[in-house]
Amino acid sequence: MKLDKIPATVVTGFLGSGKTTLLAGILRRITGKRIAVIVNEFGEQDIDSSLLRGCAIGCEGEGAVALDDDGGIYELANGCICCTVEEEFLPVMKKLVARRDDIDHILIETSGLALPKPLVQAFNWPEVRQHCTVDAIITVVDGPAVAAGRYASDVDQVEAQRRADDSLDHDPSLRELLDDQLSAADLVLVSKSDLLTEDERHRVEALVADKVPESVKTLFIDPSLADDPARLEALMGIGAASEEGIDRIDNHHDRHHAEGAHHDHAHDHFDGLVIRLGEVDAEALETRLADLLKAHQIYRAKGFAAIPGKPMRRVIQAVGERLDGYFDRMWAQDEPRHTELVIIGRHLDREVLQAVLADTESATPA
Ligand SMILES: Nc1nc2c(ncn2[C@@H]2O[C@H](COP(=O)(O)OP(=O)(O)OP(=O)(O)O)[C@@H](O)[C@H]2O)c(=O)[nH]1
Repeated sequence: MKLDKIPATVVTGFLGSGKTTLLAGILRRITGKRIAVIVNEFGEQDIDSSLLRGCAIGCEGEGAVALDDDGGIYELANGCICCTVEEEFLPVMKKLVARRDDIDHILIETSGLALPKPLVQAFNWPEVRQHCTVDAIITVVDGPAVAAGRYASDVDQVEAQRRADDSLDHDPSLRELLDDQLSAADLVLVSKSDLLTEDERHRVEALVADKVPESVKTLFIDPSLADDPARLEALMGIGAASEEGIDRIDNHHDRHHAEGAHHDHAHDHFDGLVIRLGEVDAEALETRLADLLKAHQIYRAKGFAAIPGKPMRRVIQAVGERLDGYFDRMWAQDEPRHTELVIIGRHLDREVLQAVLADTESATPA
């Protein structure tokens, strides 16, 4: 019988900042720990848990010990976790509490558009508090996006940028969301530092320092973290008991309500849709998608493609206008070979996106 509380690490941060990459590194490299994972996606289709499932149960010789056949991964894909705590998160936590003797650690990835506070508050509910504690809230910040002006706090600068371009980054509800995610942090990880110049790195450091107290450490990370078990392990033993300091976390949404103003969550301003296709020409798909990223207000696209004659599935990842593709695993024998892309952005026209991407389907039906 376990006497200590199970530590839970909450990983938050904006769309595409690198949360799943961090979780995948932990699941691959931390040996011997039985880790339960809760993944929350904005859209109806959960791509992240599919990527993570491969890490939890597909690694040979090392990696976290799978809790059960599906790797102990729980998907919460019915909207941002901040609005579904009671219906979605709590029942999963109750299940995990019932299995507490089999679990060493819980990892929770919030959707990129979720406010972290309601989730952390749930750790103060008696049935959770008795057995679990929040080891740390880790806020992942996209270094290049911050360097490009996402956290601009100077009002004139923001207004000038808004006039100059109508990009998503200058949406006030989005800035509030980013501030709320940072105010929750026990640790800030600035991701993609491999893509930052020295000068950008200093700028990002100063901007983050402006938003978090001195006691909150900021670390710059890059893809090498995923291969460094010692550093990954250190992220899982912070001991912050964040639920006890819940009042320090900002939640602009609550504040606006208290002031009697109507105010939506940032995720109310975003559309999420899923495009499903058969087998596609990889090059054509990536070229068309790159064009769509430029022409539409798409913030994030991710998913898998089935390529004729290729035994492996191709992962497609896009953040802003940056697009990556790589093969991650073999298609299972009984698995339908199909292509599935989640697209998140604003004012998205499903018919247009579907038509453009459907044009890349290969002539032979999948
Ligand atoms: N160059 C570089 N790319 C990175 C790094 N971390 C993540 N990425 C890439 O950024 C993209 C998004 O990473 P994810 O880990 O899926 O981001 P996320 O925060 O889980 O995304 P959402 O769940 O959609 O909000 C992927 O293409 C990653 O390979 C990094 O340190 N350096």
